[in-house]
Amino acid sequence: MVSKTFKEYTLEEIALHNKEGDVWIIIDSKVYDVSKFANLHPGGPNVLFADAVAGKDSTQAFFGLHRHEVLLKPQYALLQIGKVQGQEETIKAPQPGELSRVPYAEPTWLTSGYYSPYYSENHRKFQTAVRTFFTTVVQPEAIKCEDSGKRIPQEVVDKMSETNIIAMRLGPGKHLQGRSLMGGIVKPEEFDYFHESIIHAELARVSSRAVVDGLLAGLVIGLPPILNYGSPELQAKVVPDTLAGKKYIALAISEAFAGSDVGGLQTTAVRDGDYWVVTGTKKWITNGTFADYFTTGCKTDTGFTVILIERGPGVSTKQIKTAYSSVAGTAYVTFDKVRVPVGNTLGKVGAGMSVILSNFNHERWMVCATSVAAQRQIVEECLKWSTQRIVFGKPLTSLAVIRSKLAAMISRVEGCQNWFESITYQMNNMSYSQQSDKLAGPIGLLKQYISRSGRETAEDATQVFGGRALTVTGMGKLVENYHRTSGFDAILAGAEDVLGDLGVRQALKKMPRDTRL
Ligand code: HEM
Repeated sequence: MVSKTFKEYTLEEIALHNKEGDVWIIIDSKVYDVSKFANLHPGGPNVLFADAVAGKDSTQAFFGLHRHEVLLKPQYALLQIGKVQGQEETIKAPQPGELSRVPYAEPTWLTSGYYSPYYSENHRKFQTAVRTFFTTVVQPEAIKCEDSGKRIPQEVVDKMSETNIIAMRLGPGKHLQGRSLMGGIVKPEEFDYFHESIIHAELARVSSRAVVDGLLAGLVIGLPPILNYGSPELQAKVVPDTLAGKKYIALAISEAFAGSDVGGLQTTAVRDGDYWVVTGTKKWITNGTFADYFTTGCKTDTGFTVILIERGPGVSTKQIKTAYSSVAGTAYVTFDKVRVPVGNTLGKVGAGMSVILSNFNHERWMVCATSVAAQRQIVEECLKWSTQRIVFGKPLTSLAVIRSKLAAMISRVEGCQNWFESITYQMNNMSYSQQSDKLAGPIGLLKQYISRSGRETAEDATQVFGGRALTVTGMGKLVENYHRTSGFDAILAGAEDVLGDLGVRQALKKMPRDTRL
């Protein structure tokens, strides 16, 4: 792309344009004519006519009030008419795929000059491609969908399918065989949990918890039971279309009656020849509003059974209004005497518990991956804001109380990251049954630790940003979103306290009987 050459003006020339109807301002060496824009300015016209602003360099004032992205929007970029003679821009917009240079904004393995025992050059190459993809393809749409509450456009899902990001979100395994992963950067047999965690982390950087869930989180938890327990016929019908993003799937376990207490579920499936007849309701079903399939927990006469139900006669869904955007498609689902072929049973009748439990560790680990990355992004926001925000003539960072909050935030996210990587390394080296035996407890504790840390960081960040953290647009918009939604990580895939308790109970089971103080 050829960059436009701008006319150069001296500071004296610019200073002449300093009154209503004829106002120029300088921001980072660029000259903007805001004469006509003044009346449209969201912050009002008068602030642009102020003595310290009109015809002057307003860089510091501007960055105290606006995010850099404001100037990058085409409609505002057009206001630039020139540049200041002898000056060059000093504030650079991040390029797609680029790593942040703010300390602690990236994990150590992505920070220049640091080393990691876990990641290879292939992971780094993969990370660049995935970040570029999410920044250029997903993020622009994510911002729109977060606002509108509409589901992610099919074109985005199609592109995710072309790169096989959808399939990779399910982790390493047979389902990757024969697929070109991110244009062939990594071979299916070399794809490991660190590659997968990169996808979750980059997805989290779209900065909307609801979009993270709206982008097929239902598939990540609803499809594994079919991959692991579905008949070959059922797999042939469901797996290719869902991994291609042509059909959508949701996991439908929790109910208003029973939360996720599987023993108390009231959705029943009664045999009628070659069919189950399913009746009941499900609540909090992520992606449920647009799902074509529901991996559903049912009460049958011999216990809990998981059955795949296709949207059709008797199935209805309605949007639940949650604290986050409806882009996640959180639904209340009603099954009214739905006839489902017996061939859609997943696993053995009455053995549904093991079907559901089989994916819990992976699901919780996945929440950990997105949650740490989201937490880290808030650390970056706070470091940037407290450096650029001037109060009483000094940056916020000059206050010890702010630095103390930053110290706590940095330590928390680094603690979370390091524990997460250590568990991911174990996953890479353990068989499925070893993971179930040895990692259920640690993953439960890790998720509890990460979601608690996240909420503490959300609180600290809100204090650092002040009133700006309370508005959905403007400087603190990421902090506002995080503060409003970080609590979701403490609930989804297992409530924080329950998981902490699980971790301890697993440890107690392994306490040696022959040991004493
Ligand atoms: C090219 C120049 C400018 C553009 C395109 C611009 C654009 C905007 C936009 C889009 C907003 C909405 C806030 C957001 O969502 O981020 C805003 C708010 C505001 N702007 Fe500007 N602005 C410009 C220059 C300035 C200058 C030079 C000042 C004063 C020094 C200023 C003062 C404000 C104020 C006080 C607000 C309200 C901030 C708030 O609600 O927290 N703007 N501006």
